[in-house]
Amino acid sequence: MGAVQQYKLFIDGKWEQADQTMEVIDKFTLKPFAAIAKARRQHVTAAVQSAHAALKTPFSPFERYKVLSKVAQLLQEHREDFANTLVLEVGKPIRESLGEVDRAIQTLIISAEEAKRIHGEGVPVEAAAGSEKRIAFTMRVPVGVIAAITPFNVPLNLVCHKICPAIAAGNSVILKPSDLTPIVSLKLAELFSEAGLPSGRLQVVTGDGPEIGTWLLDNEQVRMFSFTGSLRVGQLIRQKAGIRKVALELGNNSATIVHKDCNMDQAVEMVAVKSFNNSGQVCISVQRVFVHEDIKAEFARRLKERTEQFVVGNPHDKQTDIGPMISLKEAERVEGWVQEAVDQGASLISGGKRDGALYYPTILTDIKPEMKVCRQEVFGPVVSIDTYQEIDEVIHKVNDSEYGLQAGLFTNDLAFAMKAAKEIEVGGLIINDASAYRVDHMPYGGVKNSGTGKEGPSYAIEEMTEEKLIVINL
Ligand SMILES: NC(=O)C1=CN([C@@H]2O[C@H](COP(=O)(O)OP(=O)(O)OC[C@H]3O[C@@H](n4cnc5c(N)ncnc54)[C@H](O)[C@@H]3O)[C@@H](O)[C@H]2O)C=CC1
Ligand SMILES: O=C(O)[C@H](O)CS(=O)(=O)O
Repeated sequence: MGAVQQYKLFIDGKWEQADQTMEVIDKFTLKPFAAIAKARRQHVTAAVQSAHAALKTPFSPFERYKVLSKVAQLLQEHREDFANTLVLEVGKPIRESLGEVDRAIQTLIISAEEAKRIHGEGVPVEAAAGSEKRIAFTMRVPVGVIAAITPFNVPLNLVCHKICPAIAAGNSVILKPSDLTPIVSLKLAELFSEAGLPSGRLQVVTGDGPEIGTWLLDNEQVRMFSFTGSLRVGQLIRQKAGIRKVALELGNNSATIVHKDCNMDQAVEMVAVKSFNNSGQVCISVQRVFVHEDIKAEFARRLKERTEQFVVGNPHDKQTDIGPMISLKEAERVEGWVQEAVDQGASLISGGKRDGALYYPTILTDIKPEMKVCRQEVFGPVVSIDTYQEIDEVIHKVNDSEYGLQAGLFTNDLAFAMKAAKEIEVGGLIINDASAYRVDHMPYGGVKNSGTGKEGPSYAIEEMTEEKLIVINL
C-alpha cells in the first residue's frame, strides 16, 4: 500500500494542521489512502473571521474573472491528477472522472465570464407623481460570507458550482466538503492559491459534518448557506439558519416517461446510461421509469440487454462503466431495499447482485409505488419499470412523489410534451432525454422537497447577491 498522504485545513490563505485527523478511504480497495485534518470550533471561527475580514479589501470583477480563468487553466493542466483523485475517493470510473474534471473547468470558465456581467437595472421612479426629478437604479452587492456544504457524489464540479459563483459575485466562501470525498476540494484550494486568490476569499474546513455544520450555523457572520445533500440535513440547515439566505439542492427519485411513439433506440440507451452512471449516485439519476403498456415488454427486454453490457469493476480500468458505491454500508443498504421489494412482489429482471461495495445495475418490474425503491431516493444503481395507459395517469404517477428536481419524457407527441411541461411538478423537464441531463450554465434546482434556489453560475450569482436600490433626488 502507498503512503497515506496528510492534508491540512486551508484558512486565511495558509495551510493549518489540527490535532486530530480522519482517514479517507479508497472506495475500491476499501483501504485508507489519505488523511484530512479534523477541524475544531476555533478553526471554523478563524475561518469565518478571515472570510469576513477579506471582504474589506477591494476585489474587482475583472480581478475575480482573472483568478477564476487562471484556475480553469491550472485545472486543465492537472486534469489527470484530479481525475485519478476522483477515482480513488469516489470510486468513480476513470472515463467519468475525466468528464467531471472537464465539466468543472467549464463551471470555472462560465463563472469567470459571469463575474463581468453582474449588473442592476434602471427603475423608472420618475413615472410616479411627485418623483419627476428623481432617478433610480439597482446594484447587485455580495451577500458577504457564504458557507458552502457539499455532498460526496460529484465532489469537484458540485464544489465549483458553489465556490465559483460565490467568488465571481464578490463574496468570501467557507467550504465544508463531504468527509468521504474531501481531497479534490483541498487540491482545488491549492490551485486558487496559485492563481492569486486573495487570502480569506476561500477557506476549506474538513472534518465532522454535523459538528462543523453546527459551528457555521451558530456564527451570525455567515450570511448564507448553500447546501447540496440529503433532505434531512437540508431541513436542519433551513431550520437553524433563521432569516439568513439558504439555497438547497436536495434529493429526488427521478422519473422518466417512455411513450409509445418514442424513438425506442434513443430511450433505451439514455435510460440505461443515466440510471447507472456513478452507480446511480446522482440525484437526477433515473429511478422510476414509466413505459406505455403497448411497448413495455420490448422496452424491458432491450433495457436488460443493454444494461448487461456494462462493465462493472475496478474504476481505474478504462473499460469500466460502473465502479463501487461510496461505501460497503451503502451497497448493503441498496441490496436490502432491493430484497425488500422482491419480498413484496417485485420481479428482478437484471442485477440484484453485490460484490463488496460493487452493486450490479439492477432492474425491477412489478413494483408498487409504496416500495422503498420507488417512494424514497435509492441513490444507487437501481431502476424500476412501471406502466401506464393514459397520459393523465402517468403525469399523476410522476407527481406522486415528495420530490421534484428533474424528469425525462421520450415522445414525439408535441401536445403531450407541452401538457407535461405544464403539469409535471419539477424544476426541469427534459424532453427526448432522461431526467439526468445537466450542462453547467443551465438553471438547475428543484421544487417540493428537492430544494429551493437555482444553480448554474448566472442563477447562483442572483442567489449570492442582494439587490440594492439607489434613488437620486436631483
Ligand atoms: N440536488 C442536487 O444537486 C444533489 C443532491 N444530492 C443529495 O445528497 C445526498 C447524498 O449526499 P450525502 O453526502 O450523503 O448527503 P449528506 O446530506 O449526508 O451530506 C452532505 C453534506 O452535509 C454535511 N453534513 C452532514 N450533517 C450535517 C449537519 N448536521 N449540518 C451541516 N452539514 C452536515 C456532510 O458532511 C456533507 O458535507 C442524496 O440525498 C442526494 O440526493 C447529491 C448530489 C446533488
Ligand atoms: O444532482 C447531482 O447529483 C448532480 O448535480 C448531477 S451532475 O451535475 O453531476 O450532472
